[in-house]
Amino acid sequence: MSYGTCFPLWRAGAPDWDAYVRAPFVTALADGRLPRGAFLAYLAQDYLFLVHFARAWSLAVTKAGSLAEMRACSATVHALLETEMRLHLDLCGRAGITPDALAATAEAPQNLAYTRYVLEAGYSGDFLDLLAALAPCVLGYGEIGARLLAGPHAPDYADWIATYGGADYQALCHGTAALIDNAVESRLGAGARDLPRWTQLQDRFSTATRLEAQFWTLAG
Ligand SMILES: Cc1ncc(CN)c(N)n1
Repeated sequence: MSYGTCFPLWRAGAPDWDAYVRAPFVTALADGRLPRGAFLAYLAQDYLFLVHFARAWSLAVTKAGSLAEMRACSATVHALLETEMRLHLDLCGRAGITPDALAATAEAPQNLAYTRYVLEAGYSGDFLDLLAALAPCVLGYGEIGARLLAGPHAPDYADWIATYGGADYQALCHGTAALIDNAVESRLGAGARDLPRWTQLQDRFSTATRLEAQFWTLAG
């Protein structure tokens, strides 16, 4: 699965990309060997993660340079709050975990490190810094979801796979890739990848990818 023009280049330049999208957690999720407890522990952490990611995309609304960029970022905030978090609430609710219990979960260090890194990229950097730090999250799960949905997978975690591999999430990925491509070209021009600024953006993307790979380890 490929999204846009910048993403495949950043992806190829990120040393931890395979460790992220082909983590043992992902393989176990696909073949159903992942213990239910580990999945629920991950979901609780991921719920907190999504709260911070919705904040980070909200920050992107304020850093955007045009109405079109603001609309694209606010659509992602809406998708996080109203669609993706609903998956977590539904799956945890079926296991007897209430929204209050989810909100009261103590954040794991991997979660703190990743979410605060992305927020800091937005606070200290510009719109491109923030997008480069946000991209591995959106597009990595799109890639994982599409691959697992297209291949053989056990029924145990089919809802999760269908959410990230499904049409709505895939459309979000293509929209995010277009947002990134247009934002890079309008600010840096067609020769963006030859500029020193490109290296800084690659660095943001690579660090966020490393933190994504570490995120899978928080559920034991
Ligand atoms: C840690 C993580 N990364 C990415 C996604 C997909 N939005 C997620 N739910 N959680």
